[in-house]
Amino acid sequence: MELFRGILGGKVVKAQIIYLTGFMGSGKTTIGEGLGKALGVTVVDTDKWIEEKEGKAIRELFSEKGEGFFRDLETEALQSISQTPQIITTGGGIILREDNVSIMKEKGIVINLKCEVEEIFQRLAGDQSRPLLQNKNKKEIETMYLERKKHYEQSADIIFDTSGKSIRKIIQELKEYLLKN
Ligand SMILES: Nc1ncnc2c1ncn2[C@@H]1O[C@H](COP(=O)(O)OP(=O)(O)O)[C@@H](O)[C@H]1O
Ligand SMILES: O=C(O)C1=C[C@@H](OP(=O)(O)O)[C@@H](O)[C@H](O)C1
Ligand SMILES: [Mg+2]
Repeated sequence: MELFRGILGGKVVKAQIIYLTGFMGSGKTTIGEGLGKALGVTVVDTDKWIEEKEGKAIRELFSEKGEGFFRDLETEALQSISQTPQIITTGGGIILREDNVSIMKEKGIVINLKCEVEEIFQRLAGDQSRPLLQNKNKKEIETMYLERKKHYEQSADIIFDTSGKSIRKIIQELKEYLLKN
């Protein structure tokens, strides 16, 4: 069963894997889970895959082993997760490595969940699970957001704006989009 069959960049594309990308707080994990239920397909979150493999929380992995160690595991996750059809929800930094983008493009299609930075701040207020947001002020987070923006845009097959939309509405719209494609 294909999760997507449509025309992208002038070409007919069929895909059994959908990758959700986007900045921290864009809703990848939440939307992916709901969309998987709505479509009846498996969902794998690369962060959860890594946490299970290592038996540690992302926060601990960053502080004990460093970001590079975590990034290597992200690539390993993308290479290893093979069940289809499925939705793979990624960590916000997955697009930082070109190799990761190549794997995603080769194996499936990439949907970027976009969200205005002000809304990200609201969604993640008080969050302590994301090491890269700790000890950073709004300005610094916004700088990271702007630096990454082009990576999300360049690596995406489809950009879906979630700003101002409820979780339910986003899942519904994505489901309808995928069913008609
Ligand atoms: N459309 C939305 N509206 C309001 N809150 C949202 C929305 N999408 C996600 N959230 C909330 O934002 C937080 C981060 O969502 P999450 O799925 O973990 O994002 P990501 O995996 O992209 O970092 C969660 O508390 C989630 O419930
Ligand atoms: O953007 C990033 O570099 C990260 C995003 C996180 O996932 P979410 O995007 O699901 O928060 C997690 O992978 C880690 O904390 C690093
Ligand atoms: Mg997530």
